[in-house]
Amino acid sequence: PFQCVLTGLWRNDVGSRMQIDRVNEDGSFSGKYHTAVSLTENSIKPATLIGSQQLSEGGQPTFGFTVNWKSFSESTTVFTGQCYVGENGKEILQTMWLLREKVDPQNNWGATRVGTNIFTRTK
Ligand SMILES: O=C(CCCC[C@@H]1SC[C@@H]2NC(=O)N[C@@H]21)Nc1ccc([N+](=O)[O-])cc1
Repeated sequence: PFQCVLTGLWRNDVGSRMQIDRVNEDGSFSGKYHTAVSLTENSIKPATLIGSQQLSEGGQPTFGFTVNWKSFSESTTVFTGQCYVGENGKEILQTMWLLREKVDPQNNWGATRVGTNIFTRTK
């Protein structure tokens, strides 16, 4: 059905906002990610996201997307997760992410953080 097509505006549990422009026939999409939090003092700027979602019949699709942060210490986040439709008919995105910062080889061991985020649609 039309639910869990990711086009639209989303907000997560740390207050970040994500705008997904359009989901193409092959499930690919792009948009903008406005993070509410960062690990650097640099001013936060919106970043481009690109990803793809399953469009199979069964609904409640899995998806993934990548955000390359600009103007932060050079870093990249990859999100992966699934869209669920609750009893109240509301969609939520359960996601986990890996945040990789650019480091010298000797610091490679500690350069990747992991976490979770839940997204809901904003009006
Ligand atoms: O700060 C950054 C870039 C912004 C990351 C925001 C993350 S993405 C996963 C989580 N969900 C969100 O909505 N927002 C957070 N990069 C950065 C800066 C400095 C360092 N550092 O270690 O100095 C590492 C990464």
